[in-house]
Amino acid sequence: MTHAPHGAAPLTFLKGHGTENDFVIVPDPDGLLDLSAADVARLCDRRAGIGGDGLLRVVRSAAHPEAAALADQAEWFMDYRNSDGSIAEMCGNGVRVFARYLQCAGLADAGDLAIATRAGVRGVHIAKDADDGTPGDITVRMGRAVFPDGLVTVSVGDRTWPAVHVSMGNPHAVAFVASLDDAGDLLRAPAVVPAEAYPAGTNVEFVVDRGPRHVALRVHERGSGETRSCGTGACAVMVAAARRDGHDPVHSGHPVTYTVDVPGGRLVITERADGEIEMTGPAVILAQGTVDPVWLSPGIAQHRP
Ligand SMILES: N[C@@H](CCC[C@H](N)C(=O)O)C(=O)O
Repeated sequence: MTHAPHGAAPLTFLKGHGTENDFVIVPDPDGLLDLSAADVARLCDRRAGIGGDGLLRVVRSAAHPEAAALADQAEWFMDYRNSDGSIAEMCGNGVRVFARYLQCAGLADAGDLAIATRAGVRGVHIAKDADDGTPGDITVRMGRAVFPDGLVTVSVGDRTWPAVHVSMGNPHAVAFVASLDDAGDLLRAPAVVPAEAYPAGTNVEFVVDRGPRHVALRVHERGSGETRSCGTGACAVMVAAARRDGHDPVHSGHPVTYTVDVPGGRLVITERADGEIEMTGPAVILAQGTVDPVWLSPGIAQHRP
């Protein structure tokens, strides 16, 4: 039964994941919701809430102050939040799940579309469903990787590894290790030195080789803890592995493709000769429902129509 104080409407949500990086999806086309960090953390709580590694608010770009300038390039803006309520610039798995939501809601068709994010506009391609109805994979043009200057190290317990500093719009520290078990339980964020390299914190990836142009990772995400996948992290790992292996498509003129296994599945990532990184993987919407407004902060209810 739904209680509705002050006539507040229940909050509609959906649940989805991409390689088991899972999200609470909140459609808010006209940008009417005031979602505080505490609201997001409550919705993402796995025991007292819906549960998710993050939250995707679906807002028309024209209705969001951070995206209004992009409205002529992308109708929809992905307002991404980590599960602790913090804001991040970009979420690679989130973009695929966001696109799948638009498709399921009849707001986009299979084929090409553009989605605005805090890291800029991302081109997306939704492949057609297979004959047996399996949803087609989704490819996202993730932009170019940036390698900020300076050496960084990552430590877990008394072990320390050199790491590659990569920006995919959001920050990453990529450490090549002998075994994914070396990362320990990842309950706490690994120590990264120097801290000044990442003034807003960082995501940390631990990587092992599986074969030629095939790696596997575990990740500790800033603001979410260990997750079963991280799309931007997989791209950061791919470019770090490619450089280590002597591949630089911008210089050679030859694209290179890596398979990146994550605990929740597999992503295929290509760095093109123009430096653009393309990530392909699955995206699933699995449930929808409403949240009792009694449980929401007054801030959400107040801003609803
Ligand atoms: N899971 C995401 C990354 C989400 C943001 C990250 N935690 C950050 O704070 O930068 C992905 O798939 O890229």
